[in-house]
Order: sequence, then C-alpha cells, then structure tokens
Amino acid sequence: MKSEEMAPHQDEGQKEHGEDAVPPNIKLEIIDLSSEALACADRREKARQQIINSFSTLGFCQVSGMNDYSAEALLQGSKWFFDDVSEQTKLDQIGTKAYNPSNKNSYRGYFPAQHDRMSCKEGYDVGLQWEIPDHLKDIPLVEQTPMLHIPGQEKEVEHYYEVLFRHRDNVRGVGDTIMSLIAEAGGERTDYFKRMFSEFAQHTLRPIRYPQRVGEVPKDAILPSGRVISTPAHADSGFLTFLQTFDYPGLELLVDDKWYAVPPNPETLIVNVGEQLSEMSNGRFAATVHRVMDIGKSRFSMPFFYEPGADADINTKIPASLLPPETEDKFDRSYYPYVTFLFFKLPIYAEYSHVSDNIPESIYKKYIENYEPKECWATKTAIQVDGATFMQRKLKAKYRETFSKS
Ligand SMILES: O=C(O)CCC(=O)C(=O)O
Ligand SMILES: [Fe+2]
Repeated sequence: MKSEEMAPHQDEGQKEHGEDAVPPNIKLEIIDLSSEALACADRREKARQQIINSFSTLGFCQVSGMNDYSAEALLQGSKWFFDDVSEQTKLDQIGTKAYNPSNKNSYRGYFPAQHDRMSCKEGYDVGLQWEIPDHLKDIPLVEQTPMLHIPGQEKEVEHYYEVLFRHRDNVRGVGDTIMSLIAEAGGERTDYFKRMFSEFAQHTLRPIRYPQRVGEVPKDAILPSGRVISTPAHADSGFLTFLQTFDYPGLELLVDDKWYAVPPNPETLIVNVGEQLSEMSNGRFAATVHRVMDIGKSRFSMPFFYEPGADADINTKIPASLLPPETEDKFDRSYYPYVTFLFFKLPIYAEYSHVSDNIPESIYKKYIENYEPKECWATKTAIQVDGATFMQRKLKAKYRETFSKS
C-alpha cells in the first residue's frame, strides 16, 4: 500500500516534545547511486555501507545520481494536475470509489483534500502499468490506474503522464538498486529480493498537494506553538519510501523525542524505511516517525511507495548476516501475502471501508481466513482510539460473518 497514512482520528502523540516554533535542521546523508558510482567497486561498497548505516540509525537518507531526472518538470506537471485541472474533472474521471461511487477503482486514482481533518492533502495514486495476470485477477486492490482524458488538452495530458511515468519507472529502478545493495551487503546475490518486488509489484507513485486550508482549522491540527499540521506524526507502514519535496520545507522527523526539520533538496530523493522493511530486518532498520507541517501556502510533494507484489511473501527477511544476532533464528517463516496485510489495514481508513464489503469469497478463503492480522502504526493507533478493541480482529470477524451467511 501506499504506505504512509494515518488512522482517521490519530492523536498527535508527542505534544510535550519538540514544540520549537522552528525545529533545528537535520542533515540526511546523501548516497550516490549514479551508474558511474555503482560501476566502481569501492564506491559501490561505500553506498552499501551508507545504506546499512543510515537505515540502522535514522531510517532516513537521501539518494542522488538518478538518470534523466528533472524535479522541475515533475513540479510543473503537478501544478498543472492540481491547479489547472478542475477537481470535478478529476473526481469524475479518476476519483476513487470512496469519492465517486460510480467509478470502479478503489485503490488507484484521485482523492480530494478533507479540510476538516488533521491530514489535509489531495493526491493521485498511480501504479505500474501491466496486464493483470490470471493469478492476481479478482484481488481487489490489484487494479489499473485510471487516467485523465481531457478533450482539447490531449497534449498536456500526454506530457503529464510522460513525465510522471518516467519518474515512476526511474524511482522503481532506484528501489531495486537499494534492495540489491542490501542483499550484497548481507553477502547474498544481487537478485535476492527480486521475487518479492517482482514485475507485478504494487508500487505506488503519489503526487500530492497540501492545499492552503480553508475554513476552520480542526483543533487537533494546531500545536501549542500555533503551528498547524498537514499530515500528523506517522511511520510509513510499508517498505521503502522515495520522496521528492521539491523546494518546499515542512517535513519533520522525530528523533529522540525531538522534532527536526528536513531542508528541501530537489536534486535528491529522500529515502525512508517503512515498518514492514523494519520488520524484515527484525528491527535493525528504523521506521522513523515523521510529519508534515502547514507552510502557509500550497505545498507539493511526491512520495513513491516501493511495494511488493500482491501475493509476495512479506515474511521474507533481509540476509541473515545483517539481522541483529539475537533475533536471527527467532522468526516465523510461514507465508504471509502482502495483500493480506493490506486487507487488514485498509478498512481502518474510512475511505477504503467499502473494500472490505466487496471481497470475493474465494479471495477471503485464500488471503484472509487463515491469517492473523499484522500490526502496524496505523492499526496500533486505531486501537488507541478504539479503546480496548483490536480493530483488525473486528474486521476479520466481519469478513467471517459475511461469508458464513453465504
Ligand atoms: O509530503 C511529504 O513531505 C511527506 C509525505 C509522507 O510522509 C507520506 O506520504 O508518507
Ligand atoms: Fe510518511
């Protein structure tokens, strides 16, 4: 899944810490992934070490050296998409089912901003393009990305997708490179993770706009210092995130209970570890909590959530030599499909609740019935909100009820 996300009523947990009006800057290590660097044995080894070190400490770094990279063209595309194409056109043509019930797409597509929520952003979830293979057919969430068709603006539309897809494919390659370097650092073959992040990976590129808020700002979005939150504190729930923030400040990391600001750098991508990759490393890699602040004007950003295939086994571990030694043998090696994780997680978000009402029985039997939910930041937060009940268990009970009736 798109990894980030907050549970709907998430509390801004660390109120007592780091209330500086302007938190100090933090410098993220820059890792050179240019083809020249990777072709040189010493520089490649340096990149491997930098990745393992930064993932094991801050859980955040930057990468440079992408091919053919124009942040400016991407930003122009996003401005066109969010500022020039009307919200109605986006909702009609590519809105997700939660916002346009007559559309089929639930997982890919456009979602509008909710100005009365702490998380105030609109975005467009874009996947890879492939024919859905037979073994993934019928799985809700495995779907094509709906695309705009605007009569009279064919050229603009074509250009928009050309730039966007080039970026998507580039960043996907960067993700594959990082996973290869982790494999090599652990003494495994370069293609160790290839099955997991296969040609049918569920990767999601998400152009975002945080619009200038209109109406009353919800109280829970205002910090005691008066600063306003656009995306509350969260850890990304997935594997790896590659984020372009252009020239916009606003991203903050929670390190040792204090907030730090990440200075923008359009020349690099910010990379961070999500909870599932942290789990694949038995906790060695850190899924660091972060948030986005309101900067008083529209803010654009573009995360790419590097995700496995729907049926990939997410109980995979990073190479054993990289695991914390005391944890090496203590894990469950049973198959846990990625889509099962998504099925348990997504319905927590109001905008995906219809997904759980439309799961075919065969998919329930294959991907839900025999699995226990996996915890993540979002579901843990939902538990806090929900009091004693473990929301994921409630969801499972709900699925079970649905299919015992049929
Ligand atoms: O927009 C940003 O700078 C960060 C977004 C984010 O944290 C996320 O989408 O997970
Ligand atoms: Fe995030």
